[in-house]
Amino acid sequence: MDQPTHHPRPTTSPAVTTLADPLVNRGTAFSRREREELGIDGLLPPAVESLDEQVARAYEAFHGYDKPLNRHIYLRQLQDTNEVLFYRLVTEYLEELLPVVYTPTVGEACQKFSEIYRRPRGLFLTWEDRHRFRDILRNRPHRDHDVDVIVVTDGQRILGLGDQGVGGMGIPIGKLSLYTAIGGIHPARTLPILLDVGTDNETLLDNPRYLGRRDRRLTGAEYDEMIEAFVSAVEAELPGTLLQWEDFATAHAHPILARYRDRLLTFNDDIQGTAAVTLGALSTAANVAGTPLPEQRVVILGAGSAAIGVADMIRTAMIDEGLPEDEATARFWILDVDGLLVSSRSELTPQQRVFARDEGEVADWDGTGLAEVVRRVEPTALIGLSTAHGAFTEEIVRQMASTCERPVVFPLSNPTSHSEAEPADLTRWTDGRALIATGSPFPPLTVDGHEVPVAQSNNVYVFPAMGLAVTASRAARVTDRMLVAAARAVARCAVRAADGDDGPVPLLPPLAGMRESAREIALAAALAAVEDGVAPQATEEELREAVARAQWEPRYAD
Ligand SMILES: NC(=O)C1=CN([C@@H]2O[C@H](COP(=O)(O)OP(=O)(O)OC[C@H]3O[C@@H](n4cnc5c(N)ncnc54)[C@H](O)[C@@H]3O)[C@@H](O)[C@H]2O)C=CC1
Ligand SMILES: CC(=O)C(=O)O
Ligand SMILES: [Mg+2]
Repeated sequence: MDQPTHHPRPTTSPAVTTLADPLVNRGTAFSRREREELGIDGLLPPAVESLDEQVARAYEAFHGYDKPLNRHIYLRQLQDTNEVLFYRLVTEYLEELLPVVYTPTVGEACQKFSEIYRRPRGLFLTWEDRHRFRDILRNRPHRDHDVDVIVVTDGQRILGLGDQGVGGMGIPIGKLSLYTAIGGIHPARTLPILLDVGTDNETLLDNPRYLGRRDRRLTGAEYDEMIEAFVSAVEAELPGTLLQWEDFATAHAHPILARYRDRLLTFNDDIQGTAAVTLGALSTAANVAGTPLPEQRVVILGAGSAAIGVADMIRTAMIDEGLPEDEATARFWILDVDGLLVSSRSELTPQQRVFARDEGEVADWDGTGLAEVVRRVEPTALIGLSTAHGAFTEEIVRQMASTCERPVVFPLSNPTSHSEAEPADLTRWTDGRALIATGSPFPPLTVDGHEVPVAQSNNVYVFPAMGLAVTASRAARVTDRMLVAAARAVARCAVRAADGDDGPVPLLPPLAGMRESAREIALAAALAAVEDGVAPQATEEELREAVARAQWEPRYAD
């Protein structure tokens, strides 16, 4: 009779732990001495590389993949293998790699999350575990570190792609990569979290590969209980951590922000981060156009969390610049899928109702669709946060350009497949007069013989800097004034970047200089935190130093 074979449970050698921990592993950069001391000699090929040589090899390997999704998978694997190398590569080639780590490719990575899933990163929390959230937070991979920033989503409105369920995890991972690459938050001190409250996406529910809970979304009191259990666990286990809400459906985004913004250090990136960068870009555009911000007539397509957040902050800035509140409110015309927000519409949320136009204004209009609104209103700025691809049509844009010398046109929906217009078309339809910013990256334009980058008005200009600001200043809350200060700093950085250049003024600072811009933006937000009394007293010089000190650089410690 055959003897049963006995396979003892394998024990993990310290060598394997070293090489498997992406925050410790240096791969081929371990020196011979380190290899001996760590007991890993023989486990690596003999060559010893410098970080620069590793970056060169990784960059070539990245280019060995043609499809953006495969490039994304390669970068994620690199991140899960050696974080210093990953961040060095991303910071060195930020402009080129941003679209792969972030929008648009991160959208596809969320849609295919279950198919491309490799290694664990971040925490997944479900309803069944709601009484154990604190214990699960203790399971985070680097529990000897405090956490500076959490990005959390429930996956319900991922970019303009709708409900991606557990696949939404791609967004917190991508956003936190940029917190580190741009803001300089130490990677061990970031924590992506996915609240799996189910999904209403039939395709996912029918997909045998789907890795999330195969249930419909929680709603009502249960949903609120889940969020409260999560926030309480964060407060208990990780007090003082910045909690960023990301890609929640509008129905949840506003109430969650209202409930928690005065209770802990928290903000909603889609509402507040988007608003700050858009105000920054609009301020620069208003200068270029010679039409001051309070004189802008703003039409916004989309009335979700992003659009209303943007309108609120621009309105605040107009009031700051001297316009009475009612006049500032009257400078906005906001449309959703059913047309212009007008006071007779009973289903408007309180946030939308602020901007509802008087019924009488539209009485003799030919409907309240975008084309008619643009014809009647003669806007100076047209902003898209609607997810409606191609909604800024040639007819609409030409109409706008016929009444406005320098039309500001910002198709901000993500990813690229949902953009309201293509910059090249906008330039052609307006004979190069349009002042353009998009949400996702687009190739540069040629205007008057100059090659001009297309400004990417994306909250990526704001959230990494906000993380740096609160970490450096030890702020306890995120206030509106901190966000407005960030917006103004974004605009200042753009103007400074253009200094001495005789080409068209860029509406936003260059992506390649994002780490430096992040320090300026963080300083402005940190100063506002001190002024608002939500951070300990400090001088500008002290804050500047604290911000510089807080920014982690990807290199191997000696
Ligand atoms: N550039 C950036 O930094 C950011 C861009 N966004 C983008 O903004 C878009 C909207 O985000 P949320 O406001 O959170 O979404 P949401 O789902 O809350 O809002 C979408 C709004 O657009 C309206 N809408 C949908 N289809 C429309 C159509 N065909 N015509 C007119 N209106 C239409 C809806 O009625 C709703 O008011 C997304 O594509 C998102 O990626 C969001 C945050 C940041
Ligand atoms: C950029 C971003 O946060 C969004 O599209 O949702
Ligand atoms: Mg978002």
